[in-house]
Amino acid sequence: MKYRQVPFITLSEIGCRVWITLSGCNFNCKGCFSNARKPTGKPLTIEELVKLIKRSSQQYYGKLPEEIIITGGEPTLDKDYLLKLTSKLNFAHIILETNAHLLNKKYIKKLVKAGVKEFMVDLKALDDKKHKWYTGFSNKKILKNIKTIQENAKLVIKTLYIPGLVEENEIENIAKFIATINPKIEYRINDFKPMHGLSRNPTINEIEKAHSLAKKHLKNVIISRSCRRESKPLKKKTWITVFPDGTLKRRSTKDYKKRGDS
Ligand SMILES: C[S@@+](CC[C@H](N)C(=O)[O-])C[C@H]1O[C@@H](n2cnc3c(N)ncnc32)[C@H](O)[C@@H]1O
Ligand code: SF4
Repeated sequence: MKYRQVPFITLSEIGCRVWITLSGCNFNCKGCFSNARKPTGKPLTIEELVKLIKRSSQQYYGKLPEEIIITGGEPTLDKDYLLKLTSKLNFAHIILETNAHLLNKKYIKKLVKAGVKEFMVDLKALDDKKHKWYTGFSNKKILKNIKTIQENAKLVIKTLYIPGLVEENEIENIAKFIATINPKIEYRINDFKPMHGLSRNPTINEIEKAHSLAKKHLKNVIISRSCRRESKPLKKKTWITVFPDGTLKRRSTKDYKKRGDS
């Protein structure tokens, strides 16, 4: 495909980072907060998207981005587009945020060769029944891909604590699974923001319990907030959202809380 629909890119006030959101997704997660899971935004060629990223970054940081996070929706939906995009952006540390379902060994290796330095895989559940219920798909391919990624690049695994579905026992089981691959893999537990009438916010105690259980098996477990990479939560943070026509919107943590997503 020559184009992908891009609703916006985002720049953070901290660090020299750019998030690229590619819309459309192969999953239909019952609690997904992202509007980008459906095709939305302007169709952009790779050249147009790279130009937008370079121009916005020069404008706000005064230089090219140091870190680029490619997310969605699901960024791997068009393999060819993602591969070419990566090869044009490999002046930065490229991170791929993915559900890892559409990957395979050959393609993972190609992505690494093209410049992806880090994969952030969102493992929704280890129990395949839960996984199928939440996403509509089995996790078998994802578990296999996680092993391949670990052999080829930096890997971070994330899970949402979803009260009533993915709780402390499930998170401990995921940690045990990760430990069979490598107990040093970074594992992030994120809090679910209730969406589409599903579940509620987990309490701090629930998340901390899950954290301490996961810590029994892994060396590097972090309680974090999805979409944020800081190890300590920040009181206030501003993002600049740049739309494909060049217009922008400043958003702070407060606005995000109001919308219900992070
Ligand atoms: C929107 S997804 C896009 C990338 C990719 N499709 C994935 O699932 O990782 C980015 C992150 O948003 C998180 N997310 C989605 N819905 C959420 C919700 N209701 N509360 C908190 N995080 C959520 C996902 O768990 C994932 O880590
Ligand atoms: S895979 Fe990611 S973007 Fe797609 S529906 Fe699930 S959380 Fe949303």
